[in-house]
Amino acid sequence: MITPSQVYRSTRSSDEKTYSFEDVVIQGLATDGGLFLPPVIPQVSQETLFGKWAKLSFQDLAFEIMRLYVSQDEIPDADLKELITRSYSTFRSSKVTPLAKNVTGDKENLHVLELFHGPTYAFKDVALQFLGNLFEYFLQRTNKDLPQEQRKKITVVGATSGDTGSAAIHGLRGKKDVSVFILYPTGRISPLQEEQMTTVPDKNVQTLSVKGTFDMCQDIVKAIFGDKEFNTRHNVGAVNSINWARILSQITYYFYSYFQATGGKSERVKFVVPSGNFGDMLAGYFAKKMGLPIEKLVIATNENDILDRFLKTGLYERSDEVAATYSPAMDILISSNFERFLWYLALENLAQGDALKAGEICNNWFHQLKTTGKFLVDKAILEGASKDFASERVSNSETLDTIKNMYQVSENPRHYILDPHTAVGVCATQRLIAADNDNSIKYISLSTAHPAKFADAVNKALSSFDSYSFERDVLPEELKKLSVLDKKIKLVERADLKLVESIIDEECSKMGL
Ligand SMILES: Cc1ncc(COP(=O)(O)O)c(C=O)c1O
Ligand SMILES: N[C@@H](CCOP(=O)(O)O)C(=O)O
Repeated sequence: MITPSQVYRSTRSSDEKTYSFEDVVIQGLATDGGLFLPPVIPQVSQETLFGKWAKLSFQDLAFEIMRLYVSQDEIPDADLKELITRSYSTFRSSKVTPLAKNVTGDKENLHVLELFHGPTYAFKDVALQFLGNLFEYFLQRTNKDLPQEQRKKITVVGATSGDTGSAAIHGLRGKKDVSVFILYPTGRISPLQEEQMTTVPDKNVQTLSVKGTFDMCQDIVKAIFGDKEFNTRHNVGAVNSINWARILSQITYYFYSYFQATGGKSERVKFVVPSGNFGDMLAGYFAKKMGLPIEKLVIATNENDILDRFLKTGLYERSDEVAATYSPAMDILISSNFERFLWYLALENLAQGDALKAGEICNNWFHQLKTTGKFLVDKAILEGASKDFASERVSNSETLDTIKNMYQVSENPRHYILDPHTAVGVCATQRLIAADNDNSIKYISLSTAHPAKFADAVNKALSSFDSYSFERDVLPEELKKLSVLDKKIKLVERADLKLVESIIDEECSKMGL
């Protein structure tokens, strides 16, 4: 039997059409430009949460959560369990996403959720290890018994501001019938991030260094999905968080860390999430709506603050220019996943639960964004957003000060070193702790990347300490080896759709795909 949370629709659609989980994973983005979502969010009772789920391992919890969104007819239990086990067997921690508890001692209740123990040292691995295996699973099933020339192939095209790219490449390298093209803005990712992506020798992987910004890369990727002819010819697949499976996989760690922080009890918990494209934060929203008693979800932005401005004014407005910050993976002007959240807000606050109407409202907003660069939502929408969310904006200097301060004051462990994105979140968390002044609240601040990936910012913050050495204290052995490997980079002189498409055509034929 298929439940209502196991069928999907587009955020911009006002017709009845629905999609299966496999459709949305393989298709990535809807043809109307909208994002896929389950119009109904499944509910989990408090008895199930605290009687059963609180005791589960990360993998078992992932299974329970995913099962609610993927019908048994599409992926049987045994296969789903195997996919999950294999995806998380590549992590360096047996807990997958361990929680560093009370890092500043027992008074602040500040817990840091370490999401960087996967193959590429970034939170994206949690979703992209799984998504890589999922693509392979669906393709193997489709291609079973088909001769070579009839096999279905996927051309994955993704945009990265640094981390999605390497996590996607490591999730998909060497996979049969899949080619991978990753666009990144030239000079705007860290040297180590570039090495992680470009030193992968597998034939099915190609990185494209594009003269432009991350938003330009993201726009090209979305335009490729909208190019019917190219898309049909290549079966374009998405690895960015526009792909619903990305969000789905990230829901698990909200539940898991909540239970770790509270000892499996229902307590007051606030999550703080360094945000750019809003994929990570959206997974927290699903956890909350499913019934996890989260008191508040707090968006932490850097100086590229479209989300913070929206939460304070109701105006969703693209800035003219992207600021280059110490947290470059969050240097994003338009947070693509915010559209999914806005759809639920429209459903609840303006459309009286009518999914078709919510699609129409959402479509109008995003049409306005495209034509005028902004849209303003009704008061009801802003009030709806503020029930679940708050936001904080963190400056560049505050980011470095937070890395420095945490190095000095941390107790568990001593000299805890934050990456700059995590520091944006921790700075926001410390503001909340001071403002709330209430030790019955527990704070879980998401750590989205390992500090080794951002040597410049970390060294700027810490090099004045005699006790500190980047090579010794931060850089893992396996990442030290990357700098001597050959790099495979294709430069793209202009952020231009047709130019990128022609390069993909050419490279695909070289790959024999
Ligand atoms: C290290 C790091 N932190 C935070 C973010 C922001 O996450 P999201 O785009 O899901 O909001 C990103 C990029 O997505 C990232 O790479
Ligand atoms: N910060 C991201 C940007 C892409 O975001 P995604 O979550 O939509 O893939 C990155 O590091 O690439």
